[in-house]
Amino acid sequence: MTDLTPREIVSELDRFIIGQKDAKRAVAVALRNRWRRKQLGDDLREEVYPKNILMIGPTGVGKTEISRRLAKLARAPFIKVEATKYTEVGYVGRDVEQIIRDLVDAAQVMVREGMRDEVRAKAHSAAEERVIEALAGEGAREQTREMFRRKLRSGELDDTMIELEVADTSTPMGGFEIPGQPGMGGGMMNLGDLFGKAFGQRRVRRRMTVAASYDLLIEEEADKLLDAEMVTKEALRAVEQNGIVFIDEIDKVAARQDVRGGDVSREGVQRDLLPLIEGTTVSTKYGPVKTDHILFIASGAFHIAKPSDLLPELQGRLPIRVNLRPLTEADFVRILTETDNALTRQYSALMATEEVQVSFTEDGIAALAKIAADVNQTVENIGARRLYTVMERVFEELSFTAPDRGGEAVVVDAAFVETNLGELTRSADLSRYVL
Ligand SMILES: Nc1ncnc2c1ncn2[C@@H]1O[C@H](COP(=O)(O)OP(=O)(O)OP(=O)(O)O)[C@@H](O)[C@H]1O
Repeated sequence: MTDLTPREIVSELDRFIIGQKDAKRAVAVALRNRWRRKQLGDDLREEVYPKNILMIGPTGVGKTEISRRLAKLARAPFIKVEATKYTEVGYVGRDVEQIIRDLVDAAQVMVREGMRDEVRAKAHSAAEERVIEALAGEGAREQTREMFRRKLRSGELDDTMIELEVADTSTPMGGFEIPGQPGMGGGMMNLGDLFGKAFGQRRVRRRMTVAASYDLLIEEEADKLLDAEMVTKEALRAVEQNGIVFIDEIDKVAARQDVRGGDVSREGVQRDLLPLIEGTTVSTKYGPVKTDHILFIASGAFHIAKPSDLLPELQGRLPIRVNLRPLTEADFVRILTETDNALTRQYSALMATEEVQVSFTEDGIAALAKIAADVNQTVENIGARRLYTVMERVFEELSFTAPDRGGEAVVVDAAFVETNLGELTRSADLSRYVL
């Protein structure tokens, strides 16, 4: 949960998303409302429901990005689903409740990652205390302990041998890697640990250096703190209180009744989604989840269908409407240069790993933005996504040859862009396939 003000939230979003002020403000207020709700007394708090949002705008203009960044900022569990998925052939009451189950899974990963960092610091100090006890002896005076603590932190005692009682991890099966868990005892977890836990841990005394004891102890201490049950409980709480569900292409299931060939299953999808948004209890393998306070952000282009074509109940549940505007050539220039994760920054950093120094001139950026905007106009408007294909193409040659060009400096100016892209952009047929 974040206590950032709406203004601060918008300014954080500004680091990654250009323009779209209204949408940023709407999500910032939605997030702040959660914080406000938490300040309320118990009885009133239960009465306050989130004001869900309907984002209206063409593809690739930042709808998902704003929502995803918001979730990250709030450390909120987040999931994106396509409403149309539920109209596909084979949809026989496809379980929209699965959305909530998937959200719980996402929350588990998020919570565990967060806890691991927290736990690491705590585990470190718990490990330190155990080493000090081994050095100073049980029941040593605080002064003595403090002296050892100082020496320990300065590394003076690294080679000192100590004897510690640790979990017996000797097992014929050895250890196995847990991917994505570096830094916790070198990413190794011993099967003995698992079985030891289940069957009552055997303890053994072992001699080792202070330096070597650390990894072992931190692993033991972290294990104690990272309790699976606690992770699950926290994940369920995070989903209920902070979860964000992003439903894309809601306009595609909003066909009007009188439209010929309008698919009946579309209204079905809206009917299925309704209880989730209105608040229901979904059972998951970890326990029941109440959806009442989950924030729903629905989005769509609404080129043909209009928000008023949605079921009235659904319209009522998506009271905040924001329009996102199509991106212009000027926006592309800013997207290429101003955001923290700007593609120009990414490509420069990638090439730097090959010792090739890439820089962009103003006219180079202008040329890239113009090409993206032109192709969007002539072929199909896919918004900022066009920048990805344009950049990939302009760098194709350099990406391939970079390992042989270490030490070179490459300037991406208008001429460079013309050399690598000029031909393509002059033919709508070609750019349809390549850009
Ligand atoms: N206004 C913007 N500023 C910076 N980057 C943007 C902006 N709009 C889109 N992008 C980038 O373009 C890509 C696609 O954007 P996004 O996923 O938000 O599209 P969308 O509007 O949700 O479209 P769709 O409804 O088709 O999913 C993302 O990588 C995003 O970073």
